[in-house]
Amino acid sequence: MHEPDFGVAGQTAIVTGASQGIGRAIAETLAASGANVAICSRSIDRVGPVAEEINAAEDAGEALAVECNVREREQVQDLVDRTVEVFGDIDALVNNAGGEFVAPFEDISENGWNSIVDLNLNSTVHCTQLAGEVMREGDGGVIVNLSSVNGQHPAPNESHYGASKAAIIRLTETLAVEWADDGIRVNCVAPGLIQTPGVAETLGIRSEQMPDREETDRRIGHSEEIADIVQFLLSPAASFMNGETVTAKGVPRPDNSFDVDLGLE
Ligand SMILES: CCC/C=C/C(=O)SCCNC(=O)CCNC(=O)[C@H](O)C(C)(C)COP(=O)([O-])OP(=O)([O-])OC[C@H]1O[C@@H](n2cnc3c(N)ncnc32)[C@H](O)[C@@H]1OP(=O)([O-])[O-]
Ligand SMILES: NC(=O)C1=CN([C@@H]2O[C@H](COP(=O)(O)OP(=O)(O)OC[C@H]3O[C@@H](n4cnc5c(N)ncnc54)[C@H](OP(=O)(O)O)[C@@H]3O)[C@@H](O)[C@H]2O)C=CC1
Repeated sequence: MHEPDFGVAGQTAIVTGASQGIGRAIAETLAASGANVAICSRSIDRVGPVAEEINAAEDAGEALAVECNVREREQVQDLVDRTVEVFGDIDALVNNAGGEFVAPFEDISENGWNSIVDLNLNSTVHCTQLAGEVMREGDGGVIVNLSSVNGQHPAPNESHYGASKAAIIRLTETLAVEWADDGIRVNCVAPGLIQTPGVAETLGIRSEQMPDREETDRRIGHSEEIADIVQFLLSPAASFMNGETVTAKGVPRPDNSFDVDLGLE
């Protein structure tokens, strides 16, 4: 009888932007399943405690926290080098760090546009090229990129974010073809709205407003629901998936409203 293998035990995974939100949930989920995780954020004071929590857990993989602004290529090189130094190899990369501000297209300055493209798209390029070099010289690996439903469908006031997240989908598809012979799978996750500290900050959604995960539809999602999909894509169970984008958005209302009051006009 065939038993599916959703495991990641023994893998070494880099997860960017793991001090909070989706990235933190991904790091905790992978570590709880026995993976070693190298996690980063712009502040060791924010990402360090996440690693401490993982390292204090029994039967979990180990965590290495690194202060790294993924917009800075030399800092990404340091993240990659330290990961190899501590864990010996890199099997998986999760390009999670990202963000946005909400503004009409005509009000976005050149610097504002560049900051979002840099944070979402160029940082993914830095991490993928530098960690990918280790994977390609070794036994291959698996890469998961975080796009967004806003990279698949238009959302007003998110032109910079949507363009950068759409580009991530095409980058995923292209690398899946280019690096297939190197034994590297590259896939993407496109979440709908997920309650995270970042979303609370930008949209004002508080965690106490959140419906339970058990409620099936017409709600905002939880970070763990994205982490579960990332683990699947990293696992042997997804061995025949390459270049795909998995959308996770529950069942939206026809008018795109949610079961919580977002406090938006
Ligand atoms: C369905 C999915 C929805 C959710 C998706 C998510 O991703 S949730 C994740 C949620 N989490 C997050 O989004 C994370 C929170 N945000 C951040 O990480 C950062 O603030 C940043 C990446 C937005 C900018 O980083 P930085 O270090 O480059 O910042 P900087 O201060 O140097 O500004 C650079 C330029 O941007 C301009 N500008 C900035 N804000 C606004 C604005 N509101 N309006 C107009 N413009 C704005 C600013 O004026 C400047 O241009 P200027 O004046 O020189 O021409
Ligand atoms: N939440 C949502 O509704 C959705 C989110 N997404 C995507 O999922 C990803 C995570 O989002 P979410 O968890 O909501 O975001 P949060 O803002 O809650 O968390 C972002 C994380 O990224 C880190 N980070 C931000 N900038 C950098 C940087 N330059 N270098 C390194 N780390 C950085 C932050 O750490 P620190 O501040 O300590 O540096 C933090 O750990 C993003 O790519 C986002 O676009 C996609 C669709 C929907």
